[in-house]
Amino acid sequence: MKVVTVVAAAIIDAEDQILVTQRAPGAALAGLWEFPGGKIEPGETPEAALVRELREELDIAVTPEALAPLGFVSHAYSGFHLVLLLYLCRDWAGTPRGMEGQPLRRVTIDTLAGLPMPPADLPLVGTLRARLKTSA
Ligand SMILES: Nc1nc2c([nH]c(=O)n2[C@@H]2O[C@H](COP(=O)(O)OP(=O)(O)OP(=O)(O)O)[C@@H](O)[C@H]2O)c(=O)[nH]1
Repeated sequence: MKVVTVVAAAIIDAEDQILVTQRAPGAALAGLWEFPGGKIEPGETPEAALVRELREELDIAVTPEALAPLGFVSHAYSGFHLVLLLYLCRDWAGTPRGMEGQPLRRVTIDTLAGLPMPPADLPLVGTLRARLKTSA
């Protein structure tokens, strides 16, 4: 079984709105909303990979110290097994924009729960909701 480790970020602003991006048409899981991030490259730490992905995808600067582990999922897709590490990020520099043309949205946790997301993400929405409640 091919195991793929992916890092992603719940980027949350001062109003507790969460930034999500839409997967491109034609790709796997097209049109679904997800947390920005991507695969870890060989020799990269998870935090360095996420800093790189956020720069590449959203043109924002994040430091590894601003990434707090939030939770993970281990999910069987057909053809590969995904380990998705989700970090929480409340501190970044720059204005997020879709560098690959991908649509962005800032949504409340209630709106997020109603958006179509990859199946692996569903438990993470619950984890995020619990975290936002305790930090309110
Ligand atoms: N970035 C991100 N990826 C996710 C999330 N949920 C989820 O299942 N994934 C999966 O994790 C993998 C992430 O990879 P990626 O964003 O670097 O992948 P990609 O589209 O370039 O994949 P590909 O090169 O295999 O086509 C994809 O298979 C994607 O479907 C999520 O919330 N964020």
